[in-house]
Amino acid sequence: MIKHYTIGIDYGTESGRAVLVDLANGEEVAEHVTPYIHGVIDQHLPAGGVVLEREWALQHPRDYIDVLEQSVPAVLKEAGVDPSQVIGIGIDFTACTMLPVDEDGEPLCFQAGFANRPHAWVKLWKHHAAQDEADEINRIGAEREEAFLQRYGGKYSSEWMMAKIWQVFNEDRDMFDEADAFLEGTDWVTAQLTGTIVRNSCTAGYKAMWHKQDGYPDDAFFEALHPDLRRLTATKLRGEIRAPGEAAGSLTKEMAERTGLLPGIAVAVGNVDAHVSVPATGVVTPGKLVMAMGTSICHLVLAEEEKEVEGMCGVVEDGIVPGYYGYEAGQSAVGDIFAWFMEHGLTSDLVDEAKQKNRPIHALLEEKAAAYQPGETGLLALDWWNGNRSTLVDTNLSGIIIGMTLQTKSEEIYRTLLEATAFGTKKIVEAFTKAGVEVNELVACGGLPQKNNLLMQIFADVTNLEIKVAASKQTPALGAAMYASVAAGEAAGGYSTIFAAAEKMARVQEKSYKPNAERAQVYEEIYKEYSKLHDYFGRGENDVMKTLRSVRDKAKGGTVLA
Ligand SMILES: Nc1ncnc2c1ncn2[C@@H]1O[C@H](COP(=O)(O)OP(=O)(O)O)[C@@H](O)[C@H]1O
Ligand SMILES: O=C(CO)[C@H](O)[C@H](O)COP(=O)(O)O
Repeated sequence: MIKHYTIGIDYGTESGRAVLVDLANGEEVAEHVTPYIHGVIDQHLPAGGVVLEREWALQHPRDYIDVLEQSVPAVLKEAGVDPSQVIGIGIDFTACTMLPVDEDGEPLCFQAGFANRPHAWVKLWKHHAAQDEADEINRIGAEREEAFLQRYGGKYSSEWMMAKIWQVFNEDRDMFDEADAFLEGTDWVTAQLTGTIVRNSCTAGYKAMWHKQDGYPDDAFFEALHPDLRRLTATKLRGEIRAPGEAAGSLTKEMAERTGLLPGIAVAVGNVDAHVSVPATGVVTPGKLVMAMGTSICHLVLAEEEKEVEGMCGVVEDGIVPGYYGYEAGQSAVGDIFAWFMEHGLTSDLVDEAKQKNRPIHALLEEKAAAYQPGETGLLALDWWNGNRSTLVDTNLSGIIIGMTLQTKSEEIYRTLLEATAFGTKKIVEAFTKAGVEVNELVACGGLPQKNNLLMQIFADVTNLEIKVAASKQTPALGAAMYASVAAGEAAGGYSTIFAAAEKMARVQEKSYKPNAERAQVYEEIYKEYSKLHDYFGRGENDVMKTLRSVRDKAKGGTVLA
């Protein structure tokens, strides 16, 4: 019998990763990573010269094309399969990662005249410079009692589409006017494969205020933001919206030549890294919270009903798998906090010891931090190094460590940061369960579960929940490949539904992390203190974090918060 395969590509923050997957059993036959040459652009624009302000995070669309041209031929070659056996391709992306394009769908930053205009570039999900716009959206939305606000947990984030578009409008009106459309990165890359722009309901719903029954908010809402924004959704956000699992089109002849695939194969509708991971861990029913753990964490859970959950990122009908309401919440920095610590928090003796022992510093720190019992460091941190995405939805909050003494060691701080991220997740689990969205089990995927056992055990102890771990090392890419198999359909050798694909292609590891009752009890005590700090600094009782930020910006001559 002829074997059939699909290719899934996961567009992450630093790189794009392709996997070629056997549809019979989900085996990842080959994988290839293409790092983005330009990485995250947060200092100055690629052509040099223009220096970016704080909180900016851009990307170069050329890097996305490199992934197609390098990783697709590489997986085909490594697997040694005939291209005729590959029946579909699908991608997932970080989100909201968005860009302005011209009438031909070309990114504005590709035009020589606009290369020095920051607003012509791709704004990455963690671009946090649109907080003023988000605050205004929330104020006006609340005043007008807009229905979308409740679907975003009461607050729309500065990371999402409308805040980012409004920032372009406010700060570079020319670029706003030049833009024929604003697209999610996932839709732009998918359009490169098919030659036509099709939007996806996942990013439209979770990031751009779109609702399956009601569509976008009325023109009157956008008019209330600014009269010239009145027709925004009918103009720069126009376009057909299709659900995950549908085909966006088929592969063009040109892209077939550039990738080594056959023209005409199915191209799945674009998707989001975290959301596409859910069926790839085998989760297609309510009650299991999937954590996509990497630079950040996205938390996703399915439910039969639409509920209001404090500070969630969004709830979208059919947003994750058809037939369920998909809920998303998140922490804006997790692995990134540990990366910060590696860069700025290490003592020279630790660096020397790692060198001497020829061990990665993370591994050495993990070993040292694992020697402590919960509470033994005497430290507690708030995990807001990149603001708070859920449940407070405020990118102007910042991190804090309490309990430092002259005896505090690097590894104690490291352990405290791991614990803080687990407390952040516990807050999110609590918000879901309080609102009546059931969470009985955690399922982890992404890079972190493969990198740090201590982190995973701390998450289990802090949440007091068992954590299963996805078997795939490239869960989002596997999910994208699964959706590609559904877009290709049963007749072509794929699957008729994502449920059928999940049954055959997804699995979790045998090993799971079980909570330890004693440790969980100590963490319960510390969590009470975390919650006090969380409310004190996060709910307006003490706005010191915002005051300091304002003073800092004034001192640097940047934007001052109102
Ligand atoms: N041993 C480790 N322990 C904890 N965090 C780690 C370790 N090694 C790398 N990291 C963090 O993992 C993150 C990358 O996660 P990964 O899932 O691979 O990427 P992405 O989020 O871009 O998909 C980085 O933020 C990095 O700091
Ligand atoms: O918000 C998102 C999904 O809704 C982002 O895609 C996500 O936070 C980026 O994650 P990472 O870099 O950790 O893969």
